[in-house]
Amino acid sequence: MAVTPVIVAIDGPSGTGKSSTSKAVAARLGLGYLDTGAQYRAMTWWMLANGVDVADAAAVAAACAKPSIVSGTDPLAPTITVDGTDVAGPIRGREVTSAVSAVSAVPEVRARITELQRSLASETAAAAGGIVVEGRDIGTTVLPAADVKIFLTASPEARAARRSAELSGADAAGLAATREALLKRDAADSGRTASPLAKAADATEVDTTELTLEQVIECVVTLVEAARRPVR
Ligand SMILES: Nc1ncnc2c1ncn2[C@@H]1O[C@H](COP(=O)(O)OP(=O)(O)O)[C@@H](O)[C@H]1O
Ligand SMILES: Nc1ccn([C@@H]2O[C@H](COP(=O)(O)OP(=O)(O)O)[C@@H](O)[C@H]2O)c(=O)n1
Repeated sequence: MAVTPVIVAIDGPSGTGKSSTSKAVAARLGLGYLDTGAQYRAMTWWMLANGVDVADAAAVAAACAKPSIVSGTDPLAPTITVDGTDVAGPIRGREVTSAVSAVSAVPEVRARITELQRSLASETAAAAGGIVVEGRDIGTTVLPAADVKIFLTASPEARAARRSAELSGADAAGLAATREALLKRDAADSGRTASPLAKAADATEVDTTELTLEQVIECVVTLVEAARRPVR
């Protein structure tokens, strides 16, 4: 018996567990996976690498059609390239992290990346039986007809502790500085006009502060399995 492709949207602020949960759920259920934050980071990396002033929205808008951003949707080995260059490492650096909210607030950037996301989501969902897409505006704007919508939250303290445990070397920062940077990015992402970070009215909110990653994964897998409808 075949099942219809299932589209899963997972949104929320930084450090709530979107990437870890989405990859694990997709791997467990044999679905594709798309990290939309990585696409905004890749766009930002290209702007910085090409000397575009990220504070100049008109310059960012004028340039944003140029880079070719390609995402691999295997949850066990997700990839991201810009004009054929693997940027998976550099897009996680501090420079990109502090510039990404400005670039992603530009409507032309969002229009271009949203189009990429919609076509990749429908191709992958058809080929893999479904896809888990994570970001900030997936349930509200990119895929408003998603079968399952989850909005992850966690206290700023828990999120900062998780993030700062990941950072090392030149990117290492104290807990207080990490918390501050994270709250600043949340405020920018939630306060922008174009498709802000927001919970869709029909999303299920899961507060992960006191949950283990495994508990969050279980919760989402249960919701996805309940939404999958057999085709007769
Ligand atoms: N429920 C959880 N409890 C403890 N640590 C978690 C939990 N969920 C995620 N993490 C850890 O927190 C860090 C950030 O998670 P990530 O999935 O990258 O969040 P996001 O994609 O929302 O920014 C990772 O190191 C991850 O292993
Ligand atoms: N759907 C999305 C996903 C990310 N973003 C932007 O991209 C940035 C990086 O997203 P991310 O998911 O990699 O961030 P982390 O949660 O990993 O810190 C966010 O802070 C937003 O500015 C967005 O605007 N819309």
